[in-house]
Amino acid sequence: NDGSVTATPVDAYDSEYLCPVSIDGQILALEFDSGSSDLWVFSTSLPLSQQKGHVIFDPSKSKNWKALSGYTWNITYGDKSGASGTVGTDVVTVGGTSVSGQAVEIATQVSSQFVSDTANNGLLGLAFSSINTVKPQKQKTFFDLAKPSLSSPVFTADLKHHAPGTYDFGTINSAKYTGAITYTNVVTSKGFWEFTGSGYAVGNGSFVSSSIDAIADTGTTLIYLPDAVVTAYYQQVSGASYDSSQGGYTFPCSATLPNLTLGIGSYRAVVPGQYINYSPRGSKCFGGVQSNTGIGFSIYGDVFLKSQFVIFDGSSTPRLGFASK
Ligand SMILES: O=C(CNCCc1c[nH]c2ccccc12)Nc1scc(-c2ccccc2)c1C(=O)NCc1ccccc1
Repeated sequence: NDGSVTATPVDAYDSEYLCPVSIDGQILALEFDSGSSDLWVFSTSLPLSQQKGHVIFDPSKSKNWKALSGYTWNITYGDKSGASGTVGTDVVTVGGTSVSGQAVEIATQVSSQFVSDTANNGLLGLAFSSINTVKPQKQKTFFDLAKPSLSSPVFTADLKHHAPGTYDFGTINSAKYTGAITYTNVVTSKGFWEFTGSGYAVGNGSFVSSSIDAIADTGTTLIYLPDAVVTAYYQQVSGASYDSSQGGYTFPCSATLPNLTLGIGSYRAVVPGQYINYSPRGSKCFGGVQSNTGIGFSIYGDVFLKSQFVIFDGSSTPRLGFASK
């Protein structure tokens, strides 16, 4: 039972995309996150102050809810945000794809970033189940549980700039991309959709071949790259500078931003310069390309992913596919 669901940008900056998910009939807007593997939701077990403004899942109203007694979860993301709580299973439906026995992680505590982000009622993890945080037994992701019932073991992301896009489960819709799909092998040892980029070019400059260890991460907004790439990029932006008070590169909002080409094998993925003007911050604008220092690898987040049609191929040898659109 293949499925398709709309992914709607939560704000004018495409800082995250939310999708309607049904948990036994209760519909919550969740962020689909290929950079983590927990499906967690705002719940009636949260303090009322943390529930405020959110759509709340109430397990007591679900006929198919089965509590997993003694099971807990606790996740912290790189930006120090996070959440924790208890676990049960329920029927989870995304578009036409329905899964029973899905571990639904009930939040009993969420960090302030999530409390204030009132459009976001939780995350649906789409990385590998090896990094699920449930104890004493890690749980499977929605994609892992859905796979056997899909026409093919894939999901695709067609995120868009300042417009709703789609996630599809089970099929690769050839109407959504142009040209050939370039596949690249994935390393799953860290639990991410991790691959090696082949280099970069700034604007119309020449392509620089270099291996870039990166993950395809729908749950991270921006692109985080090695300093060599980031400095080469902003050298082409007049008035750009690293602003430690803003925690990254900023530039005059009137600046014309060059495209950024990122190589994947012989494929050249072009991120339009305008996608790299992320948002106004102070009197300047904050860049959609930032340094990966402190992360340990590069992150190809939404700013990159929305320029491409992306196939997450969960077959026995997982791989990522990229195509223009
Ligand atoms: O965690 C995810 C995907 N889920 C994000 C869910 C989420 C985390 N705050 C959210 C806030 C709203 C909605 C979703 C989320 N990806 C990865 S892999 C490595 C790092 C990392 C490791 C060390 C240092 C930095 C990143 C991250 C990371 O923290 N990204 C988020 C971020 C990255 C940079 C800046 C801010 C956030």
